[in-house]
Amino acid sequence: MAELTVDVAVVGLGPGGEALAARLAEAGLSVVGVEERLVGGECPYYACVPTKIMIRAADALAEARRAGQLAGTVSVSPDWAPVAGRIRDEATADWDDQAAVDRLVGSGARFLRGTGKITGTGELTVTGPDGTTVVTATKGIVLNTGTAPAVPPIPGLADGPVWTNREAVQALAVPESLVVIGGGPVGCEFAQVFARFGAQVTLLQSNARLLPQDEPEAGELLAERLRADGVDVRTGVKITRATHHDGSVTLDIDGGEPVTAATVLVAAGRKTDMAALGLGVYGLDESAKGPTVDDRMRAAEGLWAIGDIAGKGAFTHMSMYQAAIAGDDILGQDTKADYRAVPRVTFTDPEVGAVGLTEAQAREAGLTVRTGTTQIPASSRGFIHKLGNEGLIKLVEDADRGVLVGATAMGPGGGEVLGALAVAVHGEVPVDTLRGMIFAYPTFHRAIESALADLRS
Ligand SMILES: Cc1cc2nc3c(=O)[nH]c(=O)nc-3n(C[C@H](O)[C@H](O)[C@H](O)COP(=O)(O)OP(=O)(O)OC[C@H]3O[C@@H](n4cnc5c(N)ncnc54)[C@H](O)[C@@H]3O)c2cc1C
Ligand SMILES: NC(=O)c1ccc[n+]([C@@H]2O[C@H](COP(=O)([O-])OP(=O)(O)OC[C@H]3O[C@@H](n4cnc5c(N)ncnc54)[C@H](O)[C@@H]3O)[C@@H](O)[C@H]2O)c1
Repeated sequence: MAELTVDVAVVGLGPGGEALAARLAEAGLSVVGVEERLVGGECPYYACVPTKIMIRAADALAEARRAGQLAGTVSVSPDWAPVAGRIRDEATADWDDQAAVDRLVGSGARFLRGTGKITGTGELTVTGPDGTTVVTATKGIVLNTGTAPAVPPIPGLADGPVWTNREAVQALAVPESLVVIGGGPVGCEFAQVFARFGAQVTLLQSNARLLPQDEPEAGELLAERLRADGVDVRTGVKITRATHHDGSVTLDIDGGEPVTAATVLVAAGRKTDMAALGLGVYGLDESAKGPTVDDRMRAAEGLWAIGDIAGKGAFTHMSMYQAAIAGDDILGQDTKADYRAVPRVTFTDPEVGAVGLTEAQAREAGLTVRTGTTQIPASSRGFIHKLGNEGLIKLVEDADRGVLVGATAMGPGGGEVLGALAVAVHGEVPVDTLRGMIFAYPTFHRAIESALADLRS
C-alpha cells in the first residue's frame, strides 16, 4: 500500500474538478487528482459534447427538410455514420482521456486512476488498477464526483438491456423504434434527435408536462414541437412493468396503451452514493443526494464539494463556476457564490433557454410578480424565419424593485437570446432601462422589447 501526502486532493475530475486541480497546482500547491473513469467527467464523453454533436446533425436534417418549402427541392437521406464518427474520433478519442491526463499532469498536479473513499479527516483511500494509495491532504479534500444515470424501479426493466445517456452516445446505428423514459432535458433532447434520424420514438413522462423545471408554457410548446417531429409524447403516465423480449421491450402503462420498441432509453434523472464516498467521516448525511455546501463550497472544515452533487444546478457551467469559488477559498481569496442568475439551456429545436426564477418560484418566494410574454412567430424575425420559428419570451419581474428576476427565451437560437436576459437578471438592470434600449431589427432578441411592453400583474 502506497502513501502520498499533498496539500489538496480532488476526488472526481468532472469539468470543475479538472480545472480546479490544474489551477491549484499552477498556483504552487501540491495536488492530486483522483478519477475512476475518464478525466473531464460526464460532459465531454457522455453528455454535453456528444449530445450536442447529435443535435447539430439532427437540426441540419430538420433545416434541410424545411428548405424544401423555403428554397427549392432538397432530398434528405439521414446517415448516422458521420455522427457516430464525430463523437468517436473528434470528441472522445474513442473514450480515451490520455490527452486530459497529460494536460493535468502538465499543470504540475499528480494523477491517480482509481476510486477514492474518505477514510479519515483529510484522508482518502484510492483503490485503482495500480493498487491502493492512502492520500493525506493537509489543506483538505474537494469532491467533484458527479452523478450517474438512475434507472427507475419499474418491475422487469433491469432484466434486459437498457440504454442510458452513456449507451445512447455510443450508438453505431439508429434503432428502428425507441421508447424514452423521462421528459426532462436529457429525454427531450434524445427523443428529438432519434426521431429526426428516422426512429419511431415514444416519450413517456411521469410528470404532467415536459421540462417541469421550466415555465409551463415552454414544456407545452416543446411537446407540440416534438409531436410535429413524429414523437408520440405521453405525459402524466405511470409505467407499471417492462417485459424484455428477444430484440424488443414492452412497457405497460397504467390506464394506457402499452408501448413496444426495439430499444428503451432511460432518462429519468440521476443518482449519487454518498455512503460509498465515506461522507460519514465528516458527520455528514450519507443518505442525502449530496453534501450541503455554504457560499464558498465548504461542506465541512477542510472539505469542499462542487458540481452536480452540490445541488445548485447540474450544468457544466455550474461545475466550472463552483470550481472557481472553491479555488478562491483554498487560495485565501474571499469570493462567495451567487445563484440569482443561473442560466440553463435545453438544446431541443426550439431551444429552451432560461435564467433565474420561474413565475411560480417568484410567487413562492413572496415577490410582487409581474410577467410579460410574447410569441416569436408574432415578431418580424419570426415572420421572416417562418418554418421552425416557434418560441416565446417570458419575463418575470419583481415589481417592487422594478428588475427582472427570471426569464425564458425559447425559439431558434433561444440559448443565445438568453444571453441578454441573463445580463439583465445578473446585473439587476432596471426594467425602465431595458425599455429604453435600442433592439436591433429584425433580430430574434428584439422580441424582448415586446415582452417588456407586456409586463403586467
Ligand atoms: C445527456 C446529458 C446531457 C447534458 N448536457 C448538458 C449541457 O448541454 N450543458 C450543461 O451545462 N450540462 C449538461 N449536462 C450536465 C453535465 O454533464 C454535468 O452537469 C457536468 O458533467 C458537471 O458534472 P460534475 O462536475 O458534477 O461531474 P461529472 O461530469 O459528473 O464527473 C464526475 C467524475 O467523478 C468521477 N467519480 C465519481 N466518484 C468517484 C470516486 N469515488 N473516485 C474517483 N472518481 C470518481 C466520475 O467517474 C466522473 O468522471 C448534461 C448531462 C447529461 C446526462
Ligand atoms: N442542456 C443542458 O444543460 C442539460 C441537458 C441534459 C441534462 N442536463 C442536466 O442533467 C440532469 C439530468 O437530466 P434528466 O433529464 O435525466 O433528469 P431530470 O430529473 O431533469 O428529468 C427526468 C424526468 O424523468 C421523469 N421521470 C422520472 N421517473 C420516471 C418514470 N418512472 N417514468 C416516466 N418518467 C419519469 C421525471 O418526471 C423528470 O421530469 C438535469 O439536472 C439537467 O439539468 C442539462
